[in-house]
Formats: sequence, structure tokens, C-alpha cells
Amino acid sequence: MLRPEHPSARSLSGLVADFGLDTQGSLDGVYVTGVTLRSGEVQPGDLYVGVPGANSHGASYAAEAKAQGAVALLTDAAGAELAREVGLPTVLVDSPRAALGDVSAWVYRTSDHPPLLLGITGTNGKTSTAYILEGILRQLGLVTGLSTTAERHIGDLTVVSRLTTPEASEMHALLARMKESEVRAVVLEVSAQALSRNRVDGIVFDVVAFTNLSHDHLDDYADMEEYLEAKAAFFEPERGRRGVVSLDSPYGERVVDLSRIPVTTVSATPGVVGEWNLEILDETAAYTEFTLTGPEARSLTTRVPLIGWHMAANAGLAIVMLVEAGFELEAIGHALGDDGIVTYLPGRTERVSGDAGPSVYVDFGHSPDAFLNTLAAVRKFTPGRVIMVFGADGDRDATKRHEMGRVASEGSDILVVTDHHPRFEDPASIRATLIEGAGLADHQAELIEVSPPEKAIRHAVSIAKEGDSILWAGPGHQDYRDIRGERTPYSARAEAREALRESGWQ
Ligand SMILES: CC(=O)N[C@H]1[C@@H](OP(=O)(O)OP(=O)(O)OC[C@H]2O[C@@H](n3ccc(=O)[nH]c3=O)[C@H](O)[C@@H]2O)O[C@H](CO)[C@@H](O)[C@@H]1O[C@H](C)C(=O)N[C@@H](C)C(=O)N[C@H](CCC(=O)O)C(=O)O
Ligand SMILES: Nc1ncnc2c1ncn2[C@@H]1O[C@H](COP(=O)(O)OP(=O)(O)OP(=O)(O)O)[C@@H](O)[C@H]1O
Repeated sequence: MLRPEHPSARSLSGLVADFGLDTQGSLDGVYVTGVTLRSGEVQPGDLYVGVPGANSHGASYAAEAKAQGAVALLTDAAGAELAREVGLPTVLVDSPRAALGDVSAWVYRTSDHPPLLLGITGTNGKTSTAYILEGILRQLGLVTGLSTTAERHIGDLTVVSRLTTPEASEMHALLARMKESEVRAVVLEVSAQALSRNRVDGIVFDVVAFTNLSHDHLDDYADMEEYLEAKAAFFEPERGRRGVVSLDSPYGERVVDLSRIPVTTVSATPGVVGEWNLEILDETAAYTEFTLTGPEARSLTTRVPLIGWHMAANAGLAIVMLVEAGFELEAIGHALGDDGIVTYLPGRTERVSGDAGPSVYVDFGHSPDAFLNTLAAVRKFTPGRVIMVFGADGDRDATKRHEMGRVASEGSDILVVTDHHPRFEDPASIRATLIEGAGLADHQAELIEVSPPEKAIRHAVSIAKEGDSILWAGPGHQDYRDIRGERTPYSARAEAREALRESGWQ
């Protein structure tokens, strides 16, 4: 976890006075330098926050936290009772999770002179839009910070992410570390889970954005309406000052209606008119070129080095966010120059093959809508057959599996159904559901079931010819597979390259 390297110590009595909180035990002379809700990550001088969770109450790990150097505990009444014997000075709150953001902002002083803060939510395209934004901000000459599902960046420093959106204590520590590195603009990917679980509390974004909403995460939310409401909670004055909403999914209009902050809209969908509209001019295997036109006929023509209309849509959203943040469209155009946006997006329709042989793309798509768009993009540049290799997450929304199988079959010529992260589920039964879904499609791709995935990609490469494309959807940038709770080291990109080498293509 990234933390400030030179944290300042803050008096816990000051926190209690500022927030008007109750306490147990003496706080005299207690100073805190950090905050965490994970006992295993406590550093000397930390305030340990005991959060009640789905599996256990964090306060039951207070002894471990103390042994690692925690100087105080913040928890609820039940937590205080659980940790009574540990003897840490204790601050009492009704909901430790709800308090975590503001308390962390106070400890790390992240509300003092914050950088430009840009946040993105939506089902698909958050990571892509975040990287595109980071790219443009760098081209504008700013030192940037980034937090996504794939990586967190502080200027040129990169670390691999664990959650899409870190817990609030980690988020504020990250922001404090970014401040030490003189980061001027920060782009944060914000999941629905983060909004529902207080992970971006204590942060007021300058601009918040919505990409789209489609079937996903219905293991966490009762239905699409509840999922939408979780996302729309981003468009509240305590979260963001201004909003940008993509109208590319029908839910965009709903977010506009639900928003309680000023919003502007952007559309890349023909026939759907936003305040900003994007028209695709050219699509090649190396870039997508587009014109973005806004109010008062302001317009910008540029390109993004990614395939598919959806990536141009993400780029349009990113540019409108910057305009809303106060950048002139002309200045953005000038910074992008003739070559357009410079970005490298790990594991999103990432081409891992060389010049000879089939094109092989590794992608992070794991929802029907992501499959639809990436398959359409790959099809455009495939003179031969589209071969899709995919599996589905175990212990995650199982209701989307039929639709994933159906969309995959509709969009490809050959389907290789394999495993992804089975977690605690039986991989064979996940594959069976995907195959059932494929059977519901109007277009029946030729189907073969191959397990495990290292065999599946080798099979796909062995049947592919020059001019064919292989889309391996699911693993993207990830460097592990979760099998029965164990994170086994595994890189789809490395496996795909190896399979190509073994077949003599690289
Ligand atoms: C459903 C969910 O979000 N759960 C999160 C939640 O877990 P929980 O409430 O069950 O916590 P718990 O296991 O009961 O533990 C209670 C407390 O004790 C602490 N603890 C526990 C054990 C221990 O030894 N020491 C210790 O300190 C825990 O840190 C926690 O604070 O709090 C934990 C502590 O921060 C998170 O790690 C955990 O995320 C889990 C790993 C997760 O997989 N979350 C996913 C669903 C998620 O958030 N995904 C989204 C979006 C993904 C996407 O877009 O596709 C994301 O933003 O990543
Ligand atoms: N605007 C978009 N509309 C539909 N699909 C998209 C869009 N942008 C990206 N995708 C596809 O969705 C998948 C995930 O992309 P990306 O990682 O950018 O989204 P995300 O919202 O960050 O997803 P996650 O939260 O799972 O990380 C990829 O297959 C990508 O090609």
C-alpha cells in the first residue's frame, strides 16, 4: 500500500474535538501518523479502524494491530466491547466505515490544497477513460496520479492494484503520497461498490463522469435499478462539483435526471444528441479518429491509439471532462498535436501478436456489453475468422453467464470456452452455463470446450491462420488466477505470447 513518506503526526484529541466524538481511555499525548482498516497493514503510529464486515468485526483484530504499532482504535460500540481487553485508547463512532473517509482526510490533510480531482464511474470503460485522461493531462504538461483496476500511478511510479477503488484510508494515503510527489491532477476509477461502501468519502471531485450501465454485479445489487442508484450517488454535491454523462447507454438519461449537480452530456451514438457529440471519421488497426463537437460549434478532431468506437467514446468523455475542469478545447487540441492522444492501456483489447500470423488480443471484458463492443472492434480488422477464448468469474454475478455465452457466439466464428477465476465454484459447471448461453444465440459459432486456459489459448492459436484474430476475453492485465481462494501467478498476455512462439508465429 502506498502511503506518504513523511507523514505529520496529528493529535488524536484534536480529531475528537473537531468531530465531537466520544472516547474510552486517555488520549493524552496520543499522536497518529496513519490510518488503516487492515490489521496486517498497520504501521507504528497508526489509528486502527475496526470495521464490522461480512465475515468478522475488524475490532477483533485490535490485539494484532496493537502488536504492530497501532496507537489507538476507532470503532463502534460493539467493536469497543470486542477490543476491551486490548487496552488501546478508543474513539467511538456509530459507523466506522462511514467515518473512515473524513477521518483519513483529517489525518492525512488531503483536503488542504487538493489537486485537480477527476472521477469516473460506469459498468465498462472506467479504466480505459482513466488512462486516456492521464495521457491527455500528461500531454498538457501536468504531473499526474492515477488509480484504476489495473494500476495506480504517482507520476512515473507504478504499482499493481488490488481493489478497483481502494478503501478510503488507502485512498487518502495515496492522495497524500501524490501530494508529496507534486502531482497536480488525479484520475480515480470509482466502482459502484466503492460508492456503496464509502471508499471515496472525504473527497470532492472537480468533475465526475458516467460511462454507461449494463448487466453486471447483480450479485451485489438486487436489480439494475439498485445498481443504477449506486452509480448515480456519484452525482451528489458532496461527491462532485460538475458532471459529464455519456448518453451511449439508455441509463445516461436516468443519471442526468437523478443528478443533483450541474451536468453536461456527450454522445457517440448516431441519433442520440448530447450537448457534445462525437463522430467517428476513421478506424484503423492502430487508431480511431473522431471529431468532437460541443456548444457554440466548438470542435476538436483527434485520434486515440485504440480500436473500436467505444474507445473513441471514452476519449470524447475524457476530453469533455477536461473542458468542464476548465481547460480550453483549443489548448487540448494543441497539446494533442497531429498524432493525437498518447496512451498505453494494459490488457484492454491489447494486441500481443507480432506482424506475422493471427492477431491476438487480450482483453479484460467480463460482461455481455463489453463482449459486444470488443468483438465488433476486432471483427472490423479481421479478414478471416474471429476466434474467441473466454471463461467467467466464479463467485460473481452468475446471472450474466447465459448472456455472455450468447453474445460471444453471435460475434465470433469459433468459441473456445474455458476457465477464468473459478474461486470456490466448480469450473466445469461455469463452462456448462456459458455453453448453454451460446446455444441460445441466433448465430451458432463452432464451439469447443478446453480447460485449463493455458491449453485453451494453445488450442486457439493452433487452429488460427494468417488473417484470423483471437480475442481472449477476461484476464486482461491480471497476473494471477484465483483458484479456491489462492492467487496462483498467471499472465494471459505471457501465455498468449508463449503459445504464439510455440506455434512458430513469434
Ligand atoms: C464485498 C466487499 O467489497 N468486501 C470488502 C469488505 O469486506 P468485508 O466487509 O467482508 O470485511 P471482512 O472480511 O468481514 O473483515 C472486516 C474487517 O476486518 C479486517 N480484517 C479482517 C481479517 C484480518 O485478519 N484482519 C483485518 O483487519 C478487514 O480489513 C475489514 O476491515 O472490506 C474488505 C476490507 O477492505 C475488502 O477487502 C472487501 O473487498 C473484497 C475483497 C472484494 O472482493 N470486493 C469486490 C467485490 C469489490 O469491491 N469490487 C469493486 C469493483 C470491481 C469491478 O468493477 O469489477 C472494487 O472496487 O474493487
Ligand atoms: N465505453 C465502453 N462501452 C462498452 N464497453 C467498453 C467501453 N469501454 C471499454 N469497454 C470494454 O469493457 C471492458 C472493460 O474495460 P475497462 O477496463 O476500461 O472498463 P472498467 O469499467 O474499468 O471495467 P472494470 O471495472 O471491470 O475494471 C473491455 O472489454 C473494454 O474493451
